[in-house]
Order: sequence, then structure tokens, then C-alpha cells
Amino acid sequence: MGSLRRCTTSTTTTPLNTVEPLRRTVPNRVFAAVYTCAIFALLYHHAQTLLLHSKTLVCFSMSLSLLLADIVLAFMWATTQSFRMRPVHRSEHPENLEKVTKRSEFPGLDVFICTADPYKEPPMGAVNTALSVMAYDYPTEKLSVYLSDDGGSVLTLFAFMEAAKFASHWLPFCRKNDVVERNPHAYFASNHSRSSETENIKMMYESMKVRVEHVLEMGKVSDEYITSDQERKVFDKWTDGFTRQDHPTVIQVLLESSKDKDITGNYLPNLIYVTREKSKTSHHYFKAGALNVLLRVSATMSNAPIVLTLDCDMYSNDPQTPLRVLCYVFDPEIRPTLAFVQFPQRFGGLNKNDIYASEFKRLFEINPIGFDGLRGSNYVGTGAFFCRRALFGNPSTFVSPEIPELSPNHAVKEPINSLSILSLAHHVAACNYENQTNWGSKMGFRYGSLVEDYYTGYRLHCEGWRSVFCHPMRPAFYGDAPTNLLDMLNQQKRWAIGLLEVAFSKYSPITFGIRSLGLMSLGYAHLAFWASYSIPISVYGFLPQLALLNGISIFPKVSEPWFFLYSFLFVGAYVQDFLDFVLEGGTFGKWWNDQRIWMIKGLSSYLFGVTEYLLKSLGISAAGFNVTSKVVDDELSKRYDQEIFEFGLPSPIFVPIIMAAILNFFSFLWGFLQIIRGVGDMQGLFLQMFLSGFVTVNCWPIYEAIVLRSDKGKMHAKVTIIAALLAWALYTATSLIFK
Ligand SMILES: O=c1ccn([C@@H]2O[C@H](COP(=O)(O)OP(=O)(O)O[C@H]3O[C@H](CO)[C@@H](O)[C@H](O)[C@H]3O)[C@@H](O)[C@H]2O)c(=O)[nH]1
Ligand SMILES: [Mn+2]
Repeated sequence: MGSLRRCTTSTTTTPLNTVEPLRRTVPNRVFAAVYTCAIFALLYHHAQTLLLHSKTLVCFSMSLSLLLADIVLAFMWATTQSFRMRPVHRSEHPENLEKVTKRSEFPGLDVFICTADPYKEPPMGAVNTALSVMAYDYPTEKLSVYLSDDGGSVLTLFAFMEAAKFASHWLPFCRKNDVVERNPHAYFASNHSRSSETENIKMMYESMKVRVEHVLEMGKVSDEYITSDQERKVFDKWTDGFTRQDHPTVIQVLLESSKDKDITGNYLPNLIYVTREKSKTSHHYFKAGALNVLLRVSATMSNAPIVLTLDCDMYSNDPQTPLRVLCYVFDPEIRPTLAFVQFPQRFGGLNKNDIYASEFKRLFEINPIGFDGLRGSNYVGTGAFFCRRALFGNPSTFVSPEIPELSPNHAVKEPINSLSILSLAHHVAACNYENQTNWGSKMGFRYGSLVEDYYTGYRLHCEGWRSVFCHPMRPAFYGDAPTNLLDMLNQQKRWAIGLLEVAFSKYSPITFGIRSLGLMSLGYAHLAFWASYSIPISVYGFLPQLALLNGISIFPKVSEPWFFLYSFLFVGAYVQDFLDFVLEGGTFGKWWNDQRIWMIKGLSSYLFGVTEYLLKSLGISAAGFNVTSKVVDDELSKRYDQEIFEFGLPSPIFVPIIMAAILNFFSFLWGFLQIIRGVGDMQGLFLQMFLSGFVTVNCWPIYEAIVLRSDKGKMHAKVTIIAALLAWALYTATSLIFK
């Protein structure tokens, strides 16, 4: 809080950055007080029902389920207060940078790009990401780009060799023409100028793309693509025994900034390909492991004080981005405790109403704004500029790495391609290197969760570091989001598992976090327990509907005062959620889809995530990092643009969703028929009718997919039949119990 006040008031003549609290802070706090009272009233009501009116076992278990569901909802609502108590907006003034520093004094910048599978993550995507950052408006001799290839693929290496050649044309082209879109793919797809120079470079790009894609199709780099003996020697490292799970380290310096020049004679940035050693017998800790290898390899080669982590599917959309970061790095109030500057994940190519809520407005925008008034944004894995020092201990105590060359203040004296540097780099990329060290526990990116980003940011905040959320008008980065429902649900399941791993670890935000972070730990707890939404969503998606089908009323009658409490709680939560959403630039259509997807995830990703987490805890199965596919299929993207849900392959993950869709529809229909016939206790069943109706409206795309559609993306009949049978069985079982 102290630093916040200092920053706003120290608006000297040349501020590098400013921060202002949002106007919604006071209304948020007032509403929190009112809503808290309402929650207590509801709990009182539950206690009454449970103790006084639940005479039979069935009644009692129903009341208990509703109580449990409401406790989870109340907990999740309470934890969001962490994001609502002190939201702030920041702005940067890069134009003032020259008043405090010179370009020659800019710190070095190491960019880490991760890729893991050439078939799920087409190398051209990673190449575009790399080119977009290599072309940053930043002194090239201070810039190094490291690619981590967890796929250990010669095809990816080939693509990057091509990229290195293309860069010597692309970088000067961008500089000369003041190009803003420095990702060639985005540039050529945009409405760019059409000079002969542009046509020329476009042809070059296209022919590189053809070569890379052809090599990918063939699955190997054939002789016609190898231009020198030197290249052949590199490709020969891929011997017959070289597999993605078992292979030696390959580090290849593709561009060396002190040697390689572009076609206009300017130096190029460093570009280094790294695939770390893998062996089936040692754990590689997925992306966190890859990032730690890059931290060490880069320390031996360039050791820049600032490190940008990027996923291969996220490219730079603004060449000035590093300058914004410097506005915080050069702020003497912020620098000493600054761990990272996080930019929001933004996505290109989403359809108009964002049917899968891929924008993650809450996670990537609303929550970080809230966190930023406390200790700063959470780390979201990509688009974050770290101060290297923050990955070695807390602000006051430095944790020394095993060898001095890895220390953040170690100066590299030899050229990166020298033998001694290369051998050290290979040494620190070995798969047993981390044994008996602090890597992953006290140093570097932290191990122990499938969401290494969330976990690492959280641990850094606990150690006393701060971060900054930088959210400029022009998106700094653009990424790809899954364009089919199954990929999205599986991705969310992975996140849910990773978050539960933290929720129930010794560093849980509700035990460990609360001691070091106070209010902020609530926000972290909110995310950690995300999957617990599956409890209220399942209870509210099935129980009232099954009761309705049996004519049993479980909520207060319209005439009772408790009815108003229920209405207030529902409307209050939804309206607040809606306001949060639109105040950060959302539209009604996107919000509607967002709340629908929340229900869908509750019945699929979260439910399956909880189950898999339990199986994993019991040692029955192990959850891995299943990389999301970034391949676009034309037919599929056409349907996506028309906002049609894509179910594609059959999967059990859809079953609970379809069951809920069927039960809600029939219970609403049943209630409706009762009204028409003028029978039944309409006053008592009103809330249940309302709920079924609301869910039914939300389920519209599901009904379409199971009965109305005939395209390839519709729901597989097998899944529908299984779900229908299960729904019927559930109904029969409950009607026997209710009798
Ligand atoms: O063993 C692995 C697995 C993945 N990755 C890379 O990790 C990144 C993220 O993988 P992706 O399949 O795109 O996952 P998403 O769920 O889309 O990613 C989000 O969630 C991840 C944590 O689960 C974060 O690491 C990401 O930054 C965040 O964007 C990609 O660049 C992968 O190449 C590796 O380098 N090694
Ligand atoms: Mn991704």
C-alpha cells in the first residue's frame, strides 16, 4: 500500500509510470458488506431447514447437499473479494525514458520461447513468435532469443535455421518501413503496403514456409534442404536412437550477435536452439523444467538481467513493449522488489461472442487488475518479463546457484559460440544436473504443479516479491486459443489438476499463503480451489431438477420472505459479475457465453479434474502435461467463425453436460405442463422452474449438437446415448427414493 501511495503522489515532471485506484473500489466494498450479511442469513436458513424441517434421511441429505453447494459458492465469492478491494489501473510513459537513461544503458533481454511438439505446435508458429521478438525496438546486441524444444525435433531446428536466414532480411525491412506488425504472418495477413520490396520479402517468407511445411510433412530433413556440411553435421546428431523422450542435449547457436549481420550490415540478435537432454528414467518437470534449463543455458551465454517468457503460440504485437517494462525497471521505488511485469494474454481470431470464453477476461484481466493493488498480478506463463534476480531467493536473501557462472551478476566474457561456453551450457542442460540442487524448490521456476506459472508467481509473492500488471491499449502479445470444445475442456482439466496440486500442498494459499500474503492469499485460494465449482454446479444442475420431476419443492415459496433472499443472492452475484466484465470492456454477448462456459466446465473439466487429482493422489494414475493443439483445420475454423460449438471426437467428458441438458429440459417441460394443467404447487416450485429454464436456455448449443446438427462437429451419437441412459437411470433411481 505504501508504495502505491508513493507512486501516485510522486508525479514529478517525468514519471515513468503512474497508478490510480479504480472508482469502483468503494461500491465494491459496500456491496461486499451487504452481500456478506445475505450469505450469513442464507446459512442461518440452511441450519434451520437442516435441523428443524429435515425429518427423513432423503430430506436431510438433500438439505445437506444444498448447504454444501452454498458453502462452496460462498467461499468462492468471498475469495474474489481479494480482487475487488483494491483494483488499480497503471500507465507507462516510455517517452520519459530518455530523461533517466540512455539506450546504451538498457539492460540485456533474454527471451525464452517454449515449444514441445512439432505436430501439435507447428514450427512456423514458433518461428513467427521468434521473429516478432527478434524485431523488437531494442538494441540488438542486448537481445538474445532462446528456443526450448521439448519435442527434441530436427524439424523444429530446421525451421529455426530457416528463420535465422530470413531474419537478416526481415529485421532491416521492419526497421526501414517502420512496420508495427513484426510477426511476418500477421503482417502479410494485414492490410500492408504493396511495394516491390514488400512483394519480394513476402515471397521469401512464403518460400521459407513451404520448405518448413514440406520438411514437416516428410518427417525428415532431406538432402535437398541441407546447404552446407556444417548443417549436415548438426542434423546428424539426430541418430536412430534419438527419440523425444530419450536423447542428448543439442544446443545450436543459429545467430551470434557479435558476428552475424543482417543484409544492411547491422548486427542481429542472438538466436539459440536448445533441446535439453531427456531420459526415460528422470523426471523433466514439463515446462517449468524447460524454463529452468533455459535460465541456466542463457546464464552461461548472455545472462541478461531481464528475461521474457513466451509460449510458442504467443507473438509480440508491439515492438515497443520492452520499453514499457523499462518504465518499471528504472523506477527506483519499484525495482528493488520487482519480480516480473506481466502483460495480459490476449487472443487473436476469437469469434465475435467468444463462444468458449477463451478470452479468460476474469483470469487475465479483471483478477490481475485486482491483484495489482496488492502485491501485483499473478504470473500467467507467457508475456511476463522477469528480473532474473527474483528467481534466486527473496528480495533480501540471495540463494546462490551451485556454480558461480549461473549467478545473475556473473558477466559472460567469452563469445557464446566458444567451446568453453558451449560445454558449460551442455553441462547445465543435462537431465541429472538438478539432482540435489535448489532448482524448482528455492530457485527458478517451481516444480510440483501442472500450472507452473500460477505456482511460481504465487511462491514469489509469498517470498516478498512484487509484480506489475502492464495493460497497454495496443495488446503487447497475441496468442492462439483452442478452437474446439474438447481441446478447451482438456486444457481446463489440466489447469484444474495443477491448481488442486497447489491447493492441497504444504504451500496451500489457505494455510501457508495466508500467513505471508494476507488478503492476497484469498485470490490465490480462489484460483487454487477453482475446481470446487464443480460441487455447486453439479448440485444445482441436477438436484432441484430431479426434485421438480418428482413434484418436490426444495426452495422457499414465492410468498415467503426467504424467497427474496434467494433472489437477491442470485441477482446480486450475476449483476456484479456482469459489471466486472463490462467495465473492463466486455460485451453482453461475451459475458453470456462466459457464464455458460462456467457451467459447462463445472460439469466437465472441473469434475474430471477433481477425479483425476484424487486418482493421482491415491497413486492410481499420473497426470501429465497434455499440450494443447495449435493446428487449425479449415472446415473447423469456418464453423468456429459461425459460432457453432465443435464437439468432434467422442469423449466421456461430455457425458455429465448432456445429462444435465436432458434433465433440465424435461424438468422444465414437466413443470410447464403442470402449470398448463393447473395442477401442482407452483408457488413452491417456482425457483426450481426458473433454474431449469435458465439452464435449458444455456444448454441451447448442446440440444443443437445432439439433435439438430449433421455436420462433423456435432455430438457423437454414442456419447448422447450413454448420457441419455444415465440420465434416465438417475431419474428412475431418485423417483424410487423420493416415493
Ligand atoms: O513438457 C512441456 C509441456 C509444455 N511446454 C510448453 O508450454 C507452453 C504451454 O502449453 P499449452 O499446451 O499451450 O498450454 P496452455 O494451457 O495453453 O498454457 C497455459 O497454461 C500453462 C500452464 O498449464 C502455462 O504454462 C502457459 O503459459 C499458459 O498459457 C507451450 O509453449 C508448450 O510448448 C513445454 O515446453 N514442455
Ligand atoms: Mn497455450
